[in-house]
Amino acid sequence: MPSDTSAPSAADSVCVFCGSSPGQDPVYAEVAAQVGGAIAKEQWRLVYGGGQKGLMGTVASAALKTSGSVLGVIPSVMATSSPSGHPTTGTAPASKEGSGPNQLPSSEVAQHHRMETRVVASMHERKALMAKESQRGFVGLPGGYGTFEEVFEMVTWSQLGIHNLPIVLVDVNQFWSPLQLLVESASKNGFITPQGLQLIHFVKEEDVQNNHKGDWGAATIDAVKMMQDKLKGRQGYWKWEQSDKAASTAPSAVDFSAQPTAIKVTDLTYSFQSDLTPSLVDVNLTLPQCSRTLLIGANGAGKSTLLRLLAGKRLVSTSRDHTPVTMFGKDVFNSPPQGITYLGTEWAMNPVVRSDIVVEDFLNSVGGYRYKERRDRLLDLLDVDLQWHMHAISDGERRRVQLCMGLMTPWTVLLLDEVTVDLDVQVRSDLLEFLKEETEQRGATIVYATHIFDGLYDFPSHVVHMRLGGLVEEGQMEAETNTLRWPPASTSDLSQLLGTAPSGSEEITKDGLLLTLALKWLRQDRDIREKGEEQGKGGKKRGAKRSAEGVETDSEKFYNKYDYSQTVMR
Ligand SMILES: Nc1ncnc2c1ncn2[C@@H]1O[C@H](COP(=O)(O)OP(=O)(O)OP(=O)(O)O)[C@@H](O)[C@H]1O
Repeated sequence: MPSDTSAPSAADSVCVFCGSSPGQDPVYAEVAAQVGGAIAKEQWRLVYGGGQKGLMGTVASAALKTSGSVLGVIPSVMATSSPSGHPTTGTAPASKEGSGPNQLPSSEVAQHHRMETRVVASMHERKALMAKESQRGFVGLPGGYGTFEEVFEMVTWSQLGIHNLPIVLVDVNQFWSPLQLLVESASKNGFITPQGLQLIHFVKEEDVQNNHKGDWGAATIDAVKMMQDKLKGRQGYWKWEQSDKAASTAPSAVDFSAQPTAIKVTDLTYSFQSDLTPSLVDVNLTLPQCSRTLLIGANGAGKSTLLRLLAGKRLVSTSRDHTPVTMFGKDVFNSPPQGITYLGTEWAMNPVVRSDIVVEDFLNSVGGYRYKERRDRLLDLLDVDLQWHMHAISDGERRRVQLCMGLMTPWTVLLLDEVTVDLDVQVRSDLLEFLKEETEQRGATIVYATHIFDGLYDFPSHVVHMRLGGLVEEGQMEAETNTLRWPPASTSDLSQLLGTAPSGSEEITKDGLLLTLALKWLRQDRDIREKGEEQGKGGKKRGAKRSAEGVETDSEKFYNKYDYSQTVMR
C-alpha cells in the first residue's frame, strides 16, 4: 500500500461510478464491497464520487477496510459540510447525496493519508477531476441517471480519442444488460461502429462464476487489465497527469482580460462595390495583445477580406463617431500604427519576386542587415539558401524567402493569409513555434487564416468561425472578444463543441480535433448557405443545374448549340 507520507498517484488509480442508493437487492452492496476490496488488494487507489451513502459509501469503506487508499470527489452542493482543511465554496448544502466529507476520513485513516476528499465547485469539475485522477480506467457499478451520465461521458471521450482507458461495467443482476442491448442495437443500425462496440466491457455473471469463483471484484480487476492490454497503442492524447502543469504554463493561461486591446473591429460591413453583396457583414471582434487568433471559414467566407482591411489595404468608410477597424486605438487606414505586417499569397505571383535576383541581395534590399540576428535565425529556421536565385526555386522555397523577408523586422501585429500552405511540415512546425514565441516573449499579436489544421492544436489562443461574411456565434464564445478561447478549458467543453464524432472516425488525434471542428462548422455553413439559396437569399444556387423532366437543361442547350459533329454529319 502507499506509504504513510506519499499519496498514491493517478497512474495506479481506478475510478468507480456508482449510485448513492444501495439498490433494492442486497447483492448490489455485496458486489460493491467486493469491487472496493479487490481494488485495494491490487494496490490501486479508488477514486469515487465522495458520498457516504448507498453503493458509494460501500465501495469506499470496503477499500479502506482492506487498507486501500481512496480519493472522493464531491461537488460542494452535495457535501453537507466540508472537513477542516478542505476547500469549499461555502455554498449551502442542497442535496442529501453527500455528507461524504463528514463520514470520512476517520482520524486513523486521515493520519495515514489513505482517504482524501476534494470538494469541487460543480458536477463538471467532479467528473473531470475523477477522470484525471484515474489512469487505470473506469468501472461502472449499478446506479441511476448520474452514473449513466458519467459512464457515457467516459465512453464518448474514449470514442473521441481523448483517453484510451478501459470502461468496465459490472453486470450484476444483469443490471447493465438492457444498456448492452441498446448499444448493440445502435451498432446494428449503423450508429455505433464495430470498433465502438469494443469500448465497453461487460463483466458477466457466467464469467464471474466460471472463472473467478463468484468473486466480482477479481473479475472486475481482470477485465480492467484485459481492456488495458487491448487498448494499448490506441490514441488517447490527454495527459491527465500533466494537465494542471500544462494549464499553468500554456499561453492560453495568459490573462487576456488584463491585456490591452490590439485589434478592434466594430460593426464592420464591407462591399467591394456598392452593387455587390457585402463581403463582410456586421463584424465585431476584439483581440487582445499577445493573442493568436485562427480564422476558420469556407472559401469565400470573408477571411482574406477581413485580413486586408485589418492591414489597412482597403479603405473602409468611417465617420466621426464610427471607426470600424482600429489597432491599438488607431484607424488602420488613415493613421496606421507602426509594426503591422501582412503576408498574403498574392506576393508570390508578383513578377518581381520571380525574376533573377539572388536571395541575399533581395533580403538586403529590404533592410535585412538591420536585424541581423533575427534574419539569421529565420534563415536557419526556414532553411533558406542565401545564394538561391528567385526565378529558379520552388513555390515552397519562394514562400520561405517571403516569410523570412516579412518576419525579419520585428512586428507588433502579424496578419497571415494562407502563407504556410506550401511549406513542408517540418518548416511549418518550426515556424509556428517561432510565431508562438514571438507572442509570448515580445507581446506580439497574430491573426492567421488557414485551411490546414495539422499541427495547429497548440497554436491558437482564440478561434473565430466566419460564415458568409459574418462571425458565427459558437457555444462557449467569449462575450468580450466574440471569439472562442482555445484550447477549450476542459474536455467536456471540447466534447460539447465537437458534438458527436463524425461517423467512421473512431479515433481523433489531438491534431485532428481542429480539423474535426472545422469540418463540422463548414458542413453546417454549406447547409445554411444552400438553404438560403433555395429561399432566394444569398445569391444563386451553386452546383450543377438539374431541370424538371422535359425541360431542356443548360448543358443540353449548350450541347445542342455547339455539337459540331452533328453539323458535319448534316
Ligand atoms: N476583388 C473582389 N471583388 C469583388 N468581390 C470579391 C473580391 N474579392 C473577394 N470578393 C468576394 O468577397 C467574399 C469573401 O472573399 P474572401 O477572399 O475574403 O474569402 P476567404 O474566406 O478568404 O476565402 P478563401 O478561403 O477562398 O481564401 C467572396 O464572396 C468573394 O467573392
